[in-house]
Amino acid sequence: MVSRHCAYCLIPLEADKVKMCGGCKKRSYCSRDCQVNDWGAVGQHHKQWCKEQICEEDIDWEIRETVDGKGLGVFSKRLLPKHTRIMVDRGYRKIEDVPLPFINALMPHEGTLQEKWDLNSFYREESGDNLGIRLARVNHDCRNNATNKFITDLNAFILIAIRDIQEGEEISIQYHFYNDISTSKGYRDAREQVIREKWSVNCLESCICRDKVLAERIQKAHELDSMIPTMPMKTEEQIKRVLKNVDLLLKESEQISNGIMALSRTYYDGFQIAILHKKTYPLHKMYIQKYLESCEIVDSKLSSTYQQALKYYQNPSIHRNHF
Ligand SMILES: C[S@@+](CC[C@H](N)C(=O)[O-])C[C@H]1O[C@@H](n2cnc3c(N)ncnc32)[C@H](O)[C@@H]1O
Repeated sequence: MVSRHCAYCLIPLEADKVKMCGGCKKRSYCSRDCQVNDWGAVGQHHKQWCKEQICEEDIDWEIRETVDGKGLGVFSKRLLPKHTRIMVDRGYRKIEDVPLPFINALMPHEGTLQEKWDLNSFYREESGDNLGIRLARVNHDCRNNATNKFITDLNAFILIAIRDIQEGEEISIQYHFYNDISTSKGYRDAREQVIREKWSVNCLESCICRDKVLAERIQKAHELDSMIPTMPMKTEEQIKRVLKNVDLLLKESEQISNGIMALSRTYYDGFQIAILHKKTYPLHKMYIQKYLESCEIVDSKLSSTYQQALKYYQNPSIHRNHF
C-alpha cells in the first residue's frame, strides 16, 4: 500500500518514483517541479526547514484509517522520543489560498468547502484562522501524546511529541484545552463547549478531562500563574518568594499541563524576575537556558521568538527588567 505522498502536491507516490530531497534525505516528491515549489513559500518553505531534521511521512509517521471510527488518523512508524518535532505544516489563512484538492479531501466528506474549513482550521487569538492540511488529520485525545503550535512569523504549524510515542501508536492532540493553566476556568469552559460542538467529541464520565481532583489542581496552578506577576518584587526577599512560586508552578505544570508549551512561558517569567535584583541575578541563567531550549523545540531556531531568547541568553542586560 502506498503511504507516501508528494510533499507538495500530495499525490500518492509509488516507491520506485520517489524523488528525495538531497538535503534532509527524507522529504519526498513526485517531480522536480514540486520540489522547487516546496522549497519556497509557495509550498511549505522547505528551504527553511531542511536542516531542522523534521519527521516525514512514511518514514516517521503515516496517515491511515483508525479502527475506532474516527476516520483517518496519524500513526507513528517508529519510536518518537519526547520533544521530537513530528511535522511542520504550512498554515493557510483563507479558504481561497488552499489548493482545491487539498481542502476537498478533508472531512466532512460530503461537506461544502466552508464546512471543511470550519471543521479543520484552528483559531488562535494572535494569528486568526489557520488550516494545516496534514495537521488536520491528527485526531483528538484528552490524554494526548503531542501538541501543536502555530509559529506566526514562519507561517507554520509545528507538531511536537510531549512524551515518548511508541511505534504504531496514534498521534493525538487536544482539541479542547482542559489543562491549559494560562486561562481562567470560565474561558476554558466556554472554549470547551464550542470545541465539543465543532468536533462532536464527547468524553465519558471517566475521562481525565472530567477528573474533579485534577480540575482543582489546574485551577490552583492557573491562580498561581496569574498571581506571580502581581506579587511585590522590590526587595531580594520578595523576589526570592516569587521565584519559589515560579519553581512550584514549573513542577505542577510538568505534571498536569501539556508540558513544554506551558513550561516555556514560566521559564521566561523566572528569567524576567531573577534579573530584577543583583542578588537573585545568578539564578537567571537556569531559567533563560531552559527557555532557550524550549523555544528551540516549540518555535524552532528559525523563529523570531528563539532569536530574541538567544539575545537575552547572550546578553541579559538588554532586557528592560535588568537591575
Ligand atoms: C480535524 S478532523 C481529524 C481527522 C479526521 N479523522 C479525518 O479523517 O480527516 C476532526 C474530526 O475527526 C473526528 N475525530 C477526531 N478526534 C476524535 C475523537 N477523539 N473521537 C471521535 N471522533 C474524533 C471527528 O469527526 C472530528 O470532527
